[in-house]
Amino acid sequence: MATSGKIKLVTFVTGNPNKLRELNSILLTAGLSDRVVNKDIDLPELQGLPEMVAREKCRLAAERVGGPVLVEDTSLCFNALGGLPGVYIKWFLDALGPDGLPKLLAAFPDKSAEARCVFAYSRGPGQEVKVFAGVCPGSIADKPAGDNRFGWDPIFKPDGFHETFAQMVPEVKNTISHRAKALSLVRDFLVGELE
Ligand SMILES: O=P(O)(O)OP(=O)(O)OP(=O)(O)OC[C@H]1O[C@@H](n2cnc3c(O)ncnc32)[C@H](O)[C@@H]1O
Ligand SMILES: [Mg+2]
Repeated sequence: MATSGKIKLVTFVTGNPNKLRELNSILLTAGLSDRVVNKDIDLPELQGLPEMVAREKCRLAAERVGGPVLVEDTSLCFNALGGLPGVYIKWFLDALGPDGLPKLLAAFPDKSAEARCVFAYSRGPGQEVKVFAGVCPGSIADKPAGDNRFGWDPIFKPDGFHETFAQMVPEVKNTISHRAKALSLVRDFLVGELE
């Protein structure tokens, strides 16, 4: 376990292959993708504020991996619902599907929403946890549009675009997304952290 100096590799702990694909293509452009390896470990997720969820996931991941780890937690917040589903989006999506989520807003004129991504990094068990957050403002479409490959992408329209994330080519999503914004902070940090 590295406790001082520079580190060689970081393990990105996620069970979500779409997150991994996006991380790899975003970090590829920074020349860092070969320094991040993946481990699919099903970590228990404490629920609460997004930063706390990511911090706790990171603490557990560091214990399981025994070295430098990166994790992330993603929320989808509907402004008309005071920020819900937020960190609970995975369970809402599983229960309602992309078709059902817009129905939660049927009674509200305000369809605005925010996609939030919090990455958390630690050098190993018991080490400090650093967090890096990215937010993408947008709105919830009335019905899904685009390919159904990744979660709620078919219903989220980022501000300034007429398409949902699912209708965009990956290069566009990966430039403007919540994940891209958080990863640009992660990338700046990792440049100093990696040998
Ligand atoms: O193993 P982890 O990294 O926790 O992966 P996960 O799929 O459980 O992910 P989260 O706990 O962060 O839950 C977020 C939910 O939102 C979905 N999601 C995350 N990022 C997304 C994105 O950029 N576009 C669409 N859906 C996304 C994801 O599939 C989950 O259903
Ligand atoms: Mg999860």
